[in-house]
Amino acid sequence: MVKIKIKDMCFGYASTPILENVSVDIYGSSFVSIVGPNGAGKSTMLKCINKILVPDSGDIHIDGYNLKNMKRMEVAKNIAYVPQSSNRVFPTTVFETVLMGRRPHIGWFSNEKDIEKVWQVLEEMGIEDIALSSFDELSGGQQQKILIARALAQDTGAILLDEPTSNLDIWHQLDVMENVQRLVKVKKVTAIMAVHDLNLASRYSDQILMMKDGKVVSAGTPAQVLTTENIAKVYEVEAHVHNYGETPYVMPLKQLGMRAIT
Ligand SMILES: Nc1ncnc2c1ncn2[C@@H]1O[C@H](COP(=O)(O)OP(=O)(O)OP(=O)(O)O)[C@@H](O)[C@H]1O
Repeated sequence: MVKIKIKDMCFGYASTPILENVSVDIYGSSFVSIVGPNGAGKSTMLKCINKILVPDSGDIHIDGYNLKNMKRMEVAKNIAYVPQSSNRVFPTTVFETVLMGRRPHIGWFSNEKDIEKVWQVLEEMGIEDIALSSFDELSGGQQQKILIARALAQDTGAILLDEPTSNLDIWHQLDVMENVQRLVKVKKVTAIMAVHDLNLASRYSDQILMMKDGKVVSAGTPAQVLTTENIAKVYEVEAHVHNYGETPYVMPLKQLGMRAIT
């Protein structure tokens, strides 16, 4: 479990400002979803929390330590990162790919404990049968699962996931969400996930951050954030929101205006 405190964070690519004065507190083991339109800054925010990108101003504290004073390897011992799926090529077996997750702890040399950890993660995710398959020959859904397993092998208190359900069928979407939820509930890990599907975010998250144009527009429980007003303001879409207890179900109805392609 890792506490993440972001205060007045700003970030821009070259001279273009992207994130503007983002302040967020994430305490304890919780499942946090970041939602928002294309280009809102979700991936950029995850990359700043993981020190892949360095904010121009503001502070990020991880368990009280300022990220500015932490080396990348130290960050990797606390926070694992599952990047947005791409056509990445790993000319390795599934086992070797997951073993890469141990690198922040072991450098290049693995020992018996690392091998055990990898088998444990493969078993927990039900993918031990494909341990010796070549990563490149797996389907997109299977590859996504292996990338999550690689992050789990890192054995960190927090995990960041960038749209891990995109390109997955509904069975695999639920599988990813259930695995992350188990991690949060059983292993007390803090999970932060960028996700487009508002209903997956609603059902599984403890907290949702809704972003637009590099700012957090709304933060709170799914019922607090997923309102017709917020959806209209942020997505320019009229939606019907039906509340099943504390879990809103969002049905998008129609676009409210023209939007530039972002
Ligand atoms: N490497 C880069 N160089 C310059 N601009 C970038 C770079 N990466 C992202 N951007 C810009 O930063 C803004 C935020 O992008 P980001 O990928 O963080 O958004 P996002 O909310 O994750 O979007 P999506 O939902 O489409 O993945 C966009 O305007 C994007 O064009």
